Amino acid sequence: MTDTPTARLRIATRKSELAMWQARDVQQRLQAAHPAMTISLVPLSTRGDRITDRPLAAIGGKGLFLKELEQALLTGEADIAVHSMKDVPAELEPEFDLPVVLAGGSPFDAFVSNRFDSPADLPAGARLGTSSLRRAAQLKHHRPDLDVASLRGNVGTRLGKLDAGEFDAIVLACAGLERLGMADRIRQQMPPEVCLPAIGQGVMGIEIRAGDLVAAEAIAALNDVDTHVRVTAERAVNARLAGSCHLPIAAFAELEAGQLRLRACVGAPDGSQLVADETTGPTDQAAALGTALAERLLAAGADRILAAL
Ligand SMILES: NCc1[nH]cc(CCC(=O)O)c1CC(=O)O
Repeated sequence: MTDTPTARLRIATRKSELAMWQARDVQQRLQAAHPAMTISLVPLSTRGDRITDRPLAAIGGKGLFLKELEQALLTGEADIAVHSMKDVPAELEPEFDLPVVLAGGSPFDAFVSNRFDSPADLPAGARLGTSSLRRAAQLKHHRPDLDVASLRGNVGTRLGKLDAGEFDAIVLACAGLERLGMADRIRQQMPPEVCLPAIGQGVMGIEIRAGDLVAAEAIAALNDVDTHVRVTAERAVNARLAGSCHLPIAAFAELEAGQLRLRACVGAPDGSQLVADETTGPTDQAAALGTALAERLLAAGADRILAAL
């Protein structure tokens, strides 16, 4: 590994336990690549962290978990920002660039319960906690009888509410539970046919100031090319549909025998409608495949589902 002339690098991160784990992971990987560099964390709280009593979709606005971190990049308080790609809107402001995504954790959603093994195992009328419109739309579509209720807060808070008996089951990202050492809470890693993952789920990304070549060079070695291709395809779906991360939109890309397989769906949060489709094509067409799949979803009724929200 080569070293860069940068003497120090400051990493902006959210303060949640999961965000701190992710930022420390990036810090360690960068430190291994640049042993002489002084690398520190700048923990910040975002609007999305401060408002925990309302569903994310009701708070509205893009980049709820990003803005304060981006502000720190602009003021020079930090040099890079580490994000969950799931929380990054499809379009960044022109002041920023996101050149690096890391090889991901699990992209799948976790069914978590103290009494039941899977969604199929839940009795009629069971209370399922999730604040994600995407998860609600898909689970309600398969199981209209479920009582899907809002659940906010960080991973620990959500598990606490399950354990206190507020829900029969909850849905979380497998990646978050695995990173926090709580993989034993996963009762089922839900297959994409049951709950198609969020765009960028399980993937960490690194944002910098546009044109900051020093930061770009310092982080370049952490980029994973296959993950970049997959995330590019998934994010192109979002960009064509709406560009927001708090809508009932799912997209999941996989590399199969050198080809890119991309699945996506849009659903009404009450489960009454679900439009799903998939496509396969060459990896160098990732963005075009995503855009084309989104066009097909729109033509099949996703436009009306999204307009009705
Ligand atoms: N919405 C919060 C959020 N953002 C990223 C993750 C999980 C980690 C990841 O997707 O990389 C989570 C928690 C969850 O959905 O359970």
